[in-house]
Amino acid sequence: MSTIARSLPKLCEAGSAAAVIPVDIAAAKAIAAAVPVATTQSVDLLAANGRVLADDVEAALALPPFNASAMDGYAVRLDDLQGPGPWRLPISGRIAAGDTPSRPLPGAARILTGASVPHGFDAVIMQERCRVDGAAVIIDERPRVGLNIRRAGEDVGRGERLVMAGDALKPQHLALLAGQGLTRIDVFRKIRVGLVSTGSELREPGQPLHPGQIYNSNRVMLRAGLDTCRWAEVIDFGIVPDTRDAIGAALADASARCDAVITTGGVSAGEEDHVTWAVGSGGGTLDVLKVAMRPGKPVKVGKLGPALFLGLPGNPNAALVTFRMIALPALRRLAGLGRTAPDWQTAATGFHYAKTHGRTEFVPVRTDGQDAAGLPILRMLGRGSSASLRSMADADGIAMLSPDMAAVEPGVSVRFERFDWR
Ligand SMILES: Nc1nc2c(c(=O)[nH]1)N[C@H]1C(S)=C(S)[C@@H](COP(=O)(O)OP(=O)(O)OC[C@H]3O[C@@H](n4cnc5c(N)ncnc54)[C@H](O)[C@@H]3O)O[C@H]1N2
Ligand code: MOO
Repeated sequence: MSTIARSLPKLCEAGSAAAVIPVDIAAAKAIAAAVPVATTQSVDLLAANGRVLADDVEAALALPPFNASAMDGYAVRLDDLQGPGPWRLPISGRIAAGDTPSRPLPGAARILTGASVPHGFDAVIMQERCRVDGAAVIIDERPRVGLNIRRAGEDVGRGERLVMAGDALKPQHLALLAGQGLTRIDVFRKIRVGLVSTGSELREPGQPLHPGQIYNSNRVMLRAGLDTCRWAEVIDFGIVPDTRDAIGAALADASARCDAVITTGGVSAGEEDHVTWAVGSGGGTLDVLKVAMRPGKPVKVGKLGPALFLGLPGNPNAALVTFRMIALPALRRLAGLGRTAPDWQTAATGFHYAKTHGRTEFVPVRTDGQDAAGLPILRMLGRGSSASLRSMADADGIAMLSPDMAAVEPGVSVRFERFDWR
């Protein structure tokens, strides 16, 4: 681990002495620097949507809780269907969902979907497969035992594990937990993520733009992205100008109030790039200084007090790629999620691209049809400029071109991550 000390400002500014590390190692170091939150809270079932489950949940209730009819039809006993058919059985009652008959029902019973099948009946014949004649039902075909009956416990057995600690709860998990009658769920508290947009050239949308200035696009991109992560809340420190004092003060404030601090800009080699210096002067440490990736080479990862520090490059495409490949996995771990890695799919290149051997390159892509093996074919957008807002806005996701690749030809299998922000 390299400690960035106040006494080494030259090293911090240029970062020139830092080793360049592969992107998977950089992501692993970021994940390792993230200490998962331990505090839990009990929330309403609906409020648990997207939150990280704190403890395994086991089924206290078998599902279905009783033998239930899967069809509208007639419940029968196979013992009543002796000898050759057809068979004629008197209809002795009617059972709708929620009913529990108070008397024995000999012969057949009219039964509706979801109704409890009384003890003794061993099949339900759907109404399209039999005929009603007055107060009797005529059955032509002998059913098998259990036909159209959902057995008690066939979906969920008592004591089965339903969801695991570290799962991000999806709507269908909530349905499963609702099926258990649960109203409150223990989840990890939300992590607080501080966002700092460094850059004296930046203005917020709505403000007048003077020559040499640009609008802050990283802030809204990262905020909107993090807003979809229901396990995180953002504390926005706005735009901070490129001075050591301003950045130092913003980082001190952010690290005192947040579990993770994300900066954009100010991490490369120029004399206005003060973020690395400010981390060191605030007593922080950096584990990752340069990564063999494009875009995103100057990304920084470390600790700032107890907070995880993630210094992303200012170029929007570089900020997006480093956020998804390095920052998001670390934030997921911080939030207590079991799954931290990007959700990779395999796809086939549908483009030519001259890439630099020895580094990982990430390019914005759109899917366009399938190859003969059924893999999605990727079209590359733009020329891979790290400053491009347009190409990533048009993209379905990011393709990873591995370090061993040089000239990329169509038809090569690559990893592809769709933009999905949780
Ligand atoms: N001499 C060197 N120069 C640069 C190097 C290098 O190694 N040596 N690396 C280049 C690479 S790669 C990148 S990426 C950038 C990263 O620069 P910084 O993170 O220090 O970012 P800035 O210089 O502050 O800004 C870069 C670029 O992005 C624009 N920007 C910044 N913040 C925002 C924002 N919130 N929204 C929209 N756009 C933003 C900024 O205006 C600059 O155009 O450094 C290269 N240089
Ligand atoms: O890391 Mo930079 O984005 O390659 O230009």
